[in-house]
Amino acid sequence: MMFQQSSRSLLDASKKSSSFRWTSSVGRTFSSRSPQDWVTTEETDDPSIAILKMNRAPANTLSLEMCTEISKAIKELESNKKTQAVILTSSLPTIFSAGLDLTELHNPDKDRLPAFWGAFQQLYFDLYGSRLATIGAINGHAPAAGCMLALSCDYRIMSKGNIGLNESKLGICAPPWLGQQFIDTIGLRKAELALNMGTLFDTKAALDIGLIDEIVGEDDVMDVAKTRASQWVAIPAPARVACKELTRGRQLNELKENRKQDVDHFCSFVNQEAMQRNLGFYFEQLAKRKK
Ligand SMILES: CC/C=C\C/C=C\C/C=C\C/C=C/C(=O)SCCNC(=O)CCNC(=O)[C@H](O)C(C)(C)COP(=O)(O)OP(=O)(O)OC[C@H]1O[C@@H](n2cnc3c(N)ncnc32)[C@H](O)[C@@H]1OP(=O)(O)O
Repeated sequence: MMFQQSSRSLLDASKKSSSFRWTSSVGRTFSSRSPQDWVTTEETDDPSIAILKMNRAPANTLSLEMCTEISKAIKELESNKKTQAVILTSSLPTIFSAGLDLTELHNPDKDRLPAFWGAFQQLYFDLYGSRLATIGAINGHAPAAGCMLALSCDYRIMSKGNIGLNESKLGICAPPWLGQQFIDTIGLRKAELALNMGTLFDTKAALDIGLIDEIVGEDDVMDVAKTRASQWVAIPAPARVACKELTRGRQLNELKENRKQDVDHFCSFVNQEAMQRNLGFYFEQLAKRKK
C-alpha cells in the first residue's frame, strides 16, 4: 500500500465485538450472510484489473465489519504484484452504498464505537491511498459515507441514483477529512452549499459540479469501467503512485497524525443527546418511509 497506516489495536478490538444478527434500536432485525461474503473480488480478462463488489444487502451499509472486509479485500488485491487497478462496485440493483450503518451510530455500544470509527478511518486510508488505480463504478445511490467510497476512487463513472454528503439532514456533519475530500473534488463554494443543505445530486447534476467524471448507461457500467481502468493502468505505475501522493498525501498524513483525536471527537459528537435524538428521528423516518 502506498500510504501504510497502522491500526492494529482498533481492528483487533473490532474482531472481538463482531455480531452479524441484531435488533436495532427501532426494532428492525438485520441479518445477512457472514461478513466474508459481503465483499467479493473477481478477476477480469486483464490480469492487471480486478473487481471488488459490495454484496451486503439490503443497502451495503458500512458497519465495522463491512469497513474491515473492504479494507481486507483492497490489501489482498494490493499484495498481488500483477494487480494494478480495481473497479469498486455494488452487486445490489439500485444502491452503491447507503453510507454508514446507522445502527452503529444510534444508541451506540460505547466500547464498539471507537473501533467502528477506526475501521471507517482505515477504509479511507486503504482506498484513498491505495497504490492501485481505483475506478468507482457507481451503479446506484451513494449518500454520505457511500459518497466517501466514490470520492476515494481515482475516477468515477455513475449510471443511476443520487450522490452527495447529506449528513446535515441527519443532524450531523461530515468529519473534516471527508469534508476536505469533497472540497478538493468540487471546490469550496459548491461544497459549502451542498454540505450545508445536505444536497444529494442526480447523475447529471453530479457531473455538472464535477462530483463524478462520467455518466454511463446501466448496461455499460462494467465495460466502461474496464476501459477506464485499462487507460489508468497504461500510465507507468510509479508515475501514477507519485501523482496520487502529490494530490492526496497531505490529507492522508493529516488524519494519520490526528487519528486518535478524530476518534475522540467523533465519539463525543455522536454521544451527545441532541445528536442521538436527531439520528433516532431520521432512522425512524427511514424505517417508516415505505409504510
Ligand atoms: C464534527 C464531526 C465529527 C464526527 C462526525 C460525526 C458523524 C459521522 C458523520 C459522517 C460520516 C458519514 C455518515 C453517514 O454515512 S450516515 C448514513 C447516511 N445515509 C443515508 O442517509 C441514506 C439513508 N438511506 C436512504 O436514503 C435509502 O435507503 C436509499 C436512498 C439509499 C435507498 O432507498 P431504497 O428505497 O432503495 O431502500 P430502503 O428501503 O430505504 O433501504 C433498504 C433497507 O436498508 C435500510 N437502510 C438504508 N440506509 C441505511 C443506513 N444508512 N443505515 C442503516 N440502515 C439503512 C433501510 O432502512 C431499509 O431497511 P428495511 O426497511 O429493514 O428493509
